[in-house]
Amino acid sequence: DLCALPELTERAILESLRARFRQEKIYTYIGSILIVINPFQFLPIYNPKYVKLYDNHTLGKLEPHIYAVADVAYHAMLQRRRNQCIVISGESGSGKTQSTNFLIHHLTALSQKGFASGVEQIILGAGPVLEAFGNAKTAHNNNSSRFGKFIQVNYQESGTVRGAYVEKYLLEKSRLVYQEHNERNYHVFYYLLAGASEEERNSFHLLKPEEYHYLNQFNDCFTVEGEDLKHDFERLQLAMEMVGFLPTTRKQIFSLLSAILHLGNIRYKKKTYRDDSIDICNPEVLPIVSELLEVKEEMLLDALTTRKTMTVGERLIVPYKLAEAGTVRDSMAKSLYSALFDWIVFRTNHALLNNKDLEDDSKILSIGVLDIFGFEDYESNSFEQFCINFANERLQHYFNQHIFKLEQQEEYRSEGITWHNIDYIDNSACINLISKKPTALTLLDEECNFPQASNQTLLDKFKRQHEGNSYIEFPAVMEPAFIIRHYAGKVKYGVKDFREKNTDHMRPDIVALLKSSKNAFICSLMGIDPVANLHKKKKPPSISAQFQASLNKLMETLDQSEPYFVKCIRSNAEKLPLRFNDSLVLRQLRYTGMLETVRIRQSGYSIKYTFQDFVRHFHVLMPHSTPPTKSGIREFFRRSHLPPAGYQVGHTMVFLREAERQRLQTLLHQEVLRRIVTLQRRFRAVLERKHFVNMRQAACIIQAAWRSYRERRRFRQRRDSAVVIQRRWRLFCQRRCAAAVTVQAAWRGFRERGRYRRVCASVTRLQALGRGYMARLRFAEMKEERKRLNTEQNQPSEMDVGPMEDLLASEQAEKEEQSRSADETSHKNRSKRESRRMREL
Ligand SMILES: Nc1ncnc2c1ncn2[C@@H]1O[C@H](COP(=O)(O)OP(=O)(O)OP(=O)(O)O)[C@@H](O)[C@H]1O
Repeated sequence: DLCALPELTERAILESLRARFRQEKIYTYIGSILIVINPFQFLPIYNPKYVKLYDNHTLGKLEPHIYAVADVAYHAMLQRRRNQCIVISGESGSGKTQSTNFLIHHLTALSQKGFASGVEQIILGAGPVLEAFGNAKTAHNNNSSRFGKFIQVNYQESGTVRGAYVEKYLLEKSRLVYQEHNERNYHVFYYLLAGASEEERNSFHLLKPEEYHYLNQFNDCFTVEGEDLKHDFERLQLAMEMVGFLPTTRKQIFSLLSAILHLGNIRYKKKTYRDDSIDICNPEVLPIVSELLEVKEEMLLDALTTRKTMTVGERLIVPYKLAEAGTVRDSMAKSLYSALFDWIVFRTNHALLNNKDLEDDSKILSIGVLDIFGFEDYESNSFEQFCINFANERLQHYFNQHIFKLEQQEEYRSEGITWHNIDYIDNSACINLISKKPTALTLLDEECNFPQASNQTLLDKFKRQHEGNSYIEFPAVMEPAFIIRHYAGKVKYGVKDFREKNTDHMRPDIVALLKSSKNAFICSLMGIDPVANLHKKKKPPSISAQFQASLNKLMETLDQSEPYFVKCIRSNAEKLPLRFNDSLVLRQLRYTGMLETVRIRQSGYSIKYTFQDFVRHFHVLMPHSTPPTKSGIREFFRRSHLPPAGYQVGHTMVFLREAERQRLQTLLHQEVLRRIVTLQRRFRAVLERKHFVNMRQAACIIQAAWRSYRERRRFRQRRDSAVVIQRRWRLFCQRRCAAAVTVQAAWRGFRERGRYRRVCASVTRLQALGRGYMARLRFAEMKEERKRLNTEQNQPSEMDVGPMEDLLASEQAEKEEQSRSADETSHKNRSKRESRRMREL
């Protein structure tokens, strides 16, 4: 922080900046103001690691960085619920656009926190699209923004990006038709011509850059060192896709660009030597342009060669003079290009609006980033430089108002604060010269309305009106120019074309021609151009008036926001990497009033609070119920050991220096953190206790469940084994029973069999006895019979009786044998049956 320098001189500031630059430290603070010295070499300090590093820190805690500014603005917006703006200023090539890109990147990254909603993508895509169409190589900067822009990133109260809005200021139209030596037209033409496919080349009738009048006027600058146009064209297409340009739209845009280039190739000649009427030298270009614009060729020819005017009830067609026709052609090309640029901004804004949340009416907060063209002083300066430098004057005034705050000194007195005035360059007089009636711009508008006016009459008017004004001078030699003493130095403006450029609107017959196009895209372009839309009879406001109006609107927006300033400084004129040119840097430090800025930041009280606000803001650091009174606040300061020079307590307000505010802010931050930690600790303890109780309860439940399960299992096991034992016992008993029965059965069987056998034997003996007796009886009978027969028939011999007795005996033995075997068989069967029955039992 340069405010901490022990010795405060221009040299000390320069040396400190140089020493830091040598260490590749390109960022330096003056309080909350950030100085950036363009290194012309990319340093590895913009990667995601740095995005994370600079998240939520107070300014000055870490090494100065552009991310820190974005971060502080973001958190201030969320904390204080107020819109913020970051004003980037510096001369051409000092690094404003680059810083804007870094800021926008960081602002979207802060919001995302891992959830890219899509609108961030559109915001990031919008940058390269606008750069391709609005940036060009100049002698001072290979990527110079030829328009100013104010990008407002809108956030929800939660801090997520909700949408964005881009306001553009004054595109340098003249560049389209003419560029100085070593300068180029807008990037997009070169991208298209290098990157288009063969098919696109044919359908857009593309030629080489050298073959277009609008690109080849010096024939010396078609490419830039280190540039890859084909790759740039691919990048552009990708960015256009991100912003939502469909392939058909992209085609229409490229076709229009080709039409503009071909239009520039149209050349005129006088029809005859005496006649004033004109003809087109190369009529073969007309069908190409008419095909690309989809307008009738005859209408195009008419619009390029004749003027239609209305006199009292009569429509006159007057041919253009040779010199006029070239201007008409260029004017048509410029109008088409600026309408295209307006349309692109319009469509980008439409995409950025993020329509899906429109109905939700929650509060919207915003951070605006202003990247406006830097102060310009070229060899020949014209209307564009006049407007650009005027815008820079107003921005410097805004800076002065915030940093030096004239009224603040009055406030110091009324509040009884001890104060020594610090001088600074007040540029209000210069602004008044240019914008307050009846001054430069109004005179210019007057002269534009006056048909007989010329550059000389305009200059004469300036001289008459501002005789004696120290902010305007006129060259000693009779030169059609005037010199303005700007805050950044004197700039000489040539008045040539001032009037024409100030009324450079789209001509009505060109509007009519383009509106007749069969291409809806070309017709819609006419709808975007505010001037083309105006009723023809009503005179459109001049370019300077429009520019003033948009600047006033910008200032209003800035006035309603809390500003942060980023001061870009060019390190060397040659765009060499890490080269520090003392005199160039010193010149910029001088005209931007850096020394005074450091001084006032060091000695002035840039921060003020009412007693109520102060107590409300810092109540966390104060004892409970500290009253919002002088004595209460003094007591607080006494106890917080702040250096007495860093603050003063007035009658109704507290005044602080930036360093002391930061110190208090750091203390506040630490205290809040401490309290957060205490709260977190308590809360975590409660949570942990709750968690513990839950765990303990859960453990008891689990234990109970486990034990009951275990006991049930044990019981079931015991019960099961008892059942098994019982079953076995029963089986054993059954088996024992069965064995007893078997034994019994066997015994009984045995016994019965014995008994039976004995009975059988007795019966058999009885039978044998019976049968023997019977047989003997029968034998005796038979013997008797035979005897009788023999007696009757002559004596029967003894020999015959013998065989009869044998026969009877053998018969008897056989019968006995048979009965015994029958007995045995039946006995066997019976015993078998018995034993089977026993087994069954
Ligand atoms: N922080 C940076 N780191 C590295 N290079 C840078 C940085 N800032 C700027 N540059 C380089 O300087 C060049 C010019 O920067 P830039 O276009 O941002 O300037 P500018 O102030 O916007 O100029 P103009 O007013 O003409 O648009 C860039 O193209 C880039 O090469």
